[in-house]
Amino acid sequence: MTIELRVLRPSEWDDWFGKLLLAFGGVEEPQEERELWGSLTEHERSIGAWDGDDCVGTAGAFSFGVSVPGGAMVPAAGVTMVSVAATHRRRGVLTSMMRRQLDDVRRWGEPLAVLTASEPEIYGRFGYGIATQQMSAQIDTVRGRITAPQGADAVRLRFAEVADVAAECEAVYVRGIGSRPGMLARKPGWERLPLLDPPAERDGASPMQCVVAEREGEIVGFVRFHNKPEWEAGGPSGTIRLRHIEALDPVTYAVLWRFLFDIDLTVRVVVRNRPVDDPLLHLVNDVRKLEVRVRDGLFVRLVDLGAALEARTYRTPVDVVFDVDDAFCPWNAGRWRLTGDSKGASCKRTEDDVDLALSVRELGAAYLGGVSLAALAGAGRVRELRQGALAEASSAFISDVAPWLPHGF
Ligand SMILES: CC(=O)SCCNC(=O)CCNC(=O)[C@H](O)C(C)(C)COP(=O)(O)OP(=O)(O)OC[C@H]1O[C@@H](n2cnc3c(N)ncnc32)[C@H](O)[C@@H]1OP(=O)(O)O
Repeated sequence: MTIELRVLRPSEWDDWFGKLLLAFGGVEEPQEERELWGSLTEHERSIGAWDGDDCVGTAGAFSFGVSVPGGAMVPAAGVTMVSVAATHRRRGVLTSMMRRQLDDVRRWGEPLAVLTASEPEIYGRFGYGIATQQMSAQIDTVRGRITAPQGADAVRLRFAEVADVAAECEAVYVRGIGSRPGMLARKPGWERLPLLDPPAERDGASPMQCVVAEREGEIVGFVRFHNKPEWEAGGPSGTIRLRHIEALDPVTYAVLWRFLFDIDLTVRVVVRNRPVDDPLLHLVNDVRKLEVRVRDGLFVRLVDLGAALEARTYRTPVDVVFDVDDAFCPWNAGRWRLTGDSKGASCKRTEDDVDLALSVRELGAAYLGGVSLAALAGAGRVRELRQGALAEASSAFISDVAPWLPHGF
């Protein structure tokens, strides 16, 4: 079997995307969604694997900037739409696409590649580490309560048409990007993603509703949600499915959550993706009523290790020599001296004695400040060769704000 890898031609997109859907089970996407992905696909950064005339593999890469500790936006390839036909699996097609793609990303000069995984086990072998987590919750809003915060009277809530306030809501969202590692700067067009609301995916719930929070007539926060009314013998038991909540200040945030808790005829709020340090955890009267679960979010792969580690800042001063194992991208392998603090950093090749030994996967996991090197050492994935180096590096890498990816791609 000879499989040819080549850059996607725009005329091949329909077939290519169809094969991707087939690999995910063959369910057609709603037209609105398909069109959006079609317009967002960067053909020149996407590859197809071909067995003769048959497309048997797909892999794309969006152009993103990733927010990192210190607030910089680091250019990154957003790896996406990865699939191999069921007829061609476990013969190395994915491996060959990952090889080609990481070489491309290096050539494009992007220090990072990032992705979200269909299954977390797939990408570690290619040097990706789990760098962010996301929290889901199924909140009992009958027994759970939020008290009105001081200053709540200055915030006015009103229903608005989703489309009418889309630009103002996007502006509120964008203002938060630099302050939380893991969030993405994206090209124009992506603002349409959170507005997708295909009827086929509502499962008996309402079309997306939007409530905006205003201070002196200006939008400072919003929620978008679906309401799914249900009735049981004992009375109403509706569900609010929260899609988005954003606010520019803590009082507005609390007011919006309080609104969600208080919607008549509903007994729960379900939310799929919030940061693990969401203030909600501290706003409720009883944290157990949130029924929280945590799972993997954004995977990070350092493609240009030196440039990536220099692009972020460090919470406390650090001066350590890493010995890095990177079999898949050998240009990163070997010894690097990282020196840095909250103002900047340098990461250069060195022959000095090693302080910490680890693979590029651990550095990817720790990169956004959400996973501690000490915790990875606890799992045997980082080895300390100079006493004190682990504590020094671990506290330097950690971020005060948990890194988070608010949406898929
Ligand atoms: C960023 C994203 O787009 S995530 C979406 C990923 N796509 C999907 O989940 C769609 C359904 N699945 C598929 O299309 C395919 O099974 C893929 C893409 C996951 C794997 O493609 P393949 O061509 O079979 O992978 P390949 O043969 O290169 O396997 C490489 C290695 O990964 C392992 N591997 C592959 N898939 C998986 C998996 N789902 N879970 C665990 N290990 C896996 C293989 O066993 C192999 O291991 P080895 O190197 O120790 O032998």
